Amino acid sequence: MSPTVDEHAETVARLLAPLAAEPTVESAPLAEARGRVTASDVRSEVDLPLFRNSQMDGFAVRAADVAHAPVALEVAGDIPAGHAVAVPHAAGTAIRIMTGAPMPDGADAVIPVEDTELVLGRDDDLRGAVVEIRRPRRRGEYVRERGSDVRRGEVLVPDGTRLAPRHLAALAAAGVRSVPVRSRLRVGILTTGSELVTDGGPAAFGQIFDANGVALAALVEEAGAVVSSREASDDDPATFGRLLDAAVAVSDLVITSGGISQGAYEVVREVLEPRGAVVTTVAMQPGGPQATAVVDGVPVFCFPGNPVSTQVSFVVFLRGPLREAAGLPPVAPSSTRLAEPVRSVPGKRQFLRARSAEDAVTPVSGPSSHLVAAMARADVLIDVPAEVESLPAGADVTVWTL
Ligand SMILES: Nc1nc2c(c(=O)[nH]1)N[C@H]1C(S)=C(S)[C@@H](COP(=O)(O)OP(=O)(O)OC[C@H]3O[C@@H](n4cnc5c(N)ncnc54)[C@H](O)[C@@H]3O)O[C@H]1N2
Ligand code: MOO
Repeated sequence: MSPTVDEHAETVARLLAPLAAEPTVESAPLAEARGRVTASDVRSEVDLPLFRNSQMDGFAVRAADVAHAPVALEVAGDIPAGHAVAVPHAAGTAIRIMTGAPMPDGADAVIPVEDTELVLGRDDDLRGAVVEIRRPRRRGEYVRERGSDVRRGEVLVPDGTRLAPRHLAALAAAGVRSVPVRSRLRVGILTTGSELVTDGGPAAFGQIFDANGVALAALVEEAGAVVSSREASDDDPATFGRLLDAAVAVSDLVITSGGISQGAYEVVREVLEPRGAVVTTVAMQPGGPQATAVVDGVPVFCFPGNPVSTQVSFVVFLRGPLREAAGLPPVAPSSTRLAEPVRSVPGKRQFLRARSAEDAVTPVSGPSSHLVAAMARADVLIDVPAEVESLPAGADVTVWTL
C-alpha cells in the first residue's frame, strides 16, 4: 500500500524529532544577522533619539519669541550635525542648526531655513548676523525629543523575530553590535544524475543544468536552516557514496534529489537501500517516489529528481518541520476558489501549480513534473484530495503558499 501524504509526513517528522530539542543560541554580528531568528527579546540600552535634536535645517528659537512673526533675531551661534558641545540658548536669539544636530538648551522650536532670511551677515560668516523669522512655530515643532522613538529598557526586537533590514536598522541605531539568535539546522544537499552539467560549461546533447541544487538551497534557507554542503553526483555509486558520507559528516540532515525510482542507474536507491533506506511511492503527484534513510545517525530525505517533484516534496514534507525547528511560524494552508475547472489523477493527492488572485486561483501549468518554467509562474499549490477526480470552476479549494 502506498503511504498517504500525511503518513509520509509523519515518517519525516519522526526522523526529525531528535533535532527539534531545545534550540541552541549563538551570537550573530549584525552584518551577518539578516534572516536569523532572535532567541530572546532584544532591549534597547539607550534612548532613541539619543539626544534632543533638530528635524530641520534652520534656526533654533523659543516659540514664544517668534509668536508674532515676522520678527528679527540675533544669530547667536551655529550648530552643525555632530557638534559635540551642549550649547545654551538665550531668549530673544536664534541659533543656526542643521538636521540631526543637538538642540541648544532653552530653545523649543526650529524654524526651517525656507521660512527665514538673513538680513545681516552671510551664510558663510554669521558674525553679527540677524535673521528674520517669517512665520511662527509652536513649541516642539521640528524638535525630536530624546527617547521619543524608543526608551532605554524597551523591547527593540521581540524574541522569535526573523531579522529583516528594518530590524537591523533599529538595532544598529541603538548601538547593538551582535544579537542572540537561534542556531540553524545544517542541511546537506546532494543532487544526482550523470546528465547534470557540473563543470559550469554549456549543456551538451543529453545533458541538463542542475535546477534542484539551487532550488533546494534556496528553500532550505527560506525555511530558516543553513546549507552545510551542496554537491552534485553522477550516477556512479562510489561517487555518490563518498559525497553522501561527506555531506552527512557536516550536516544535521541531508536531502538528495533523483535516482530513486524504478529504472536502472538509480544511484540513491542502489547505495542507500542496502544501508536500510525505506523506498516508497507516496500517493501523491508530483513527488510520488520518496525514500528516507538514517546514515550515521543523520536523517536523509530522498526526493524524486524531476524539478517540480523536488520542490513540491520540500514544501509538503520539509518546510513545516524546518520552519518549526528554526522558530518560524508555519505557512498555513488557506482556502480560496477555483477560477476554472481542474482534473486530477484518481487515488493520488495532487498538488497543482497555480496563480492566486484576490478571490480565486488559476492553474498555470499542466500536471507533469518536468514543467519547471511553468512552476515559476505559480505562487500557490492547489491541494486536490486523493479521492477527487475533477472540480468545477468556483469550487472551494485549499492552497499552499509557495
Ligand atoms: N518506470 C517508471 N519510471 C518512472 C516512474 C515510475 O514509477 N516508473 N516514476 C516517475 C516519477 S513520478 C518521477 S518523479 C521520476 C523520479 O525519478 P528519480 O527520482 O529516479 O529521478 P531521476 O530519474 O534521476 O530524474 C527524473 C527527471 O528529473 C531530472 N532531474 C534529475 N535531477 C535533476 C536536477 N538536479 N535538476 C534538474 N532536473 C533534474 C532528470 O533529468 C529526469 O528528467 O521518475 C519517473 N519515472
Ligand atoms: O512523482 Mo513524479 O513527481 O509524478 O513526476
